[in-house]
Amino acid sequence: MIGGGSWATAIIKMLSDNITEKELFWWMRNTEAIEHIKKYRHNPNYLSSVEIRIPEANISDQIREMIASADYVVLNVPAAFLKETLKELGPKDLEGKKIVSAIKGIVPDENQIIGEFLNEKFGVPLENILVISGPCHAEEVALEKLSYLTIASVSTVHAEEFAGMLNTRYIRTNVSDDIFGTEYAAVLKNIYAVASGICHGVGYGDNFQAVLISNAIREIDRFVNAVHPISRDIKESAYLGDLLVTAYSQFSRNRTFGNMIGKGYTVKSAQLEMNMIAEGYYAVNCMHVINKKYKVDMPISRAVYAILYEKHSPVIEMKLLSEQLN
Ligand SMILES: NC(=O)C1=CN([C@@H]2O[C@H](COP(=O)(O)OP(=O)(O)OC[C@H]3O[C@@H](n4cnc5c(N)ncnc54)[C@H](OP(=O)(O)O)[C@@H]3O)[C@@H](O)[C@H]2O)C=CC1
Ligand SMILES: O=C(CO)COP(=O)(O)O
Repeated sequence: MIGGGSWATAIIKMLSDNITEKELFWWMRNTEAIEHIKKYRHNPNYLSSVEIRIPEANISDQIREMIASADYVVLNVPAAFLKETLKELGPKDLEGKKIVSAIKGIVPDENQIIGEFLNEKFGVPLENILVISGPCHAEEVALEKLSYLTIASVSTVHAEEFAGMLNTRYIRTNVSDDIFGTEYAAVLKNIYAVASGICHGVGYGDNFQAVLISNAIREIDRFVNAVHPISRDIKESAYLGDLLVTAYSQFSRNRTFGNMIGKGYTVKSAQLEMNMIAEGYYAVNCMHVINKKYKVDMPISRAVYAILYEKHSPVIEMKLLSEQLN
């Protein structure tokens, strides 16, 4: 597991509670947190109620050492920090390994989803790339609330093998071969959750929220079909389900961030107050660039971009947006 945040801690819990035999190795950058986990068996900063049952020697800030004997490498840092995290690694380090992206974001500057980035920059073959998606907040995993995940890969064998390592009393899994669609949908729903938070912050109610989200799923559908036109049901939980949970849940980082923006916080002060990362903030900038190629009609994404990057007023931008929705 590469990453020490909430989602990494939640997936470590699933993998530990699952009964398939396996050995876990965990890399994180924060050496104080590593010492704390070794001593007290809990991550001090994220999901601190979760008990960690990994041998001390298998938790380290030495990334090459941690991945050396792994068959599956789960990337689980916010996309904005992925390049920095992998900086000392090259294609040889990942050769022959299955790389699982638990990240719901786009690599800044490269403007690539994680699968494309791994394939292009590290030469990881598509059949060795997996994506964890679906509506699932780390906080609910810690509480063992029933949750469903979708494991996507062009290799059904790999997807099923990895899914088999996550299933527990509270986790159900299904597999998909739509790696591009699930990744893009997971990125986009973060932008719409930011929009949902902004609307709430400026004073719109549940009625408007429902219209916003019905338009958001159509935006996702249009975009993923433009990028990767295959037959898919956008109402499945990896697409619509993830949009709904992120747009409505009290646990959503993206919605919380948007809500603060709607209430008048600056981007900096909202980020400082959160201590967690809202991927939608970075993603909307990358999507703005990516969509110059595809030219998909995305009024909600455009409005969020205007508010966050062009400093437009949330009140005025949402008013203008409301006139385009139906
Ligand atoms: N949380 C959730 O419920 C879910 C999250 N995801 C996805 O998982 C991925 C990881 O997010 P999540 O676990 O939620 O993150 P959190 O918001 O819980 O934690 C933030 C993480 O980012 C790291 N970080 C912060 N600043 C920097 C920096 N400047 N350089 C390097 N690392 C930094 C933190 O490391 P440190 O502690 O050392 O500061 C920490 O690991 C994201 O793509 C997210 O969309 C997907 C599904 C569910
Ligand atoms: O992807 C998620 C839930 O499926 C997490 O969303 P947030 O980052 O907004 O909390």
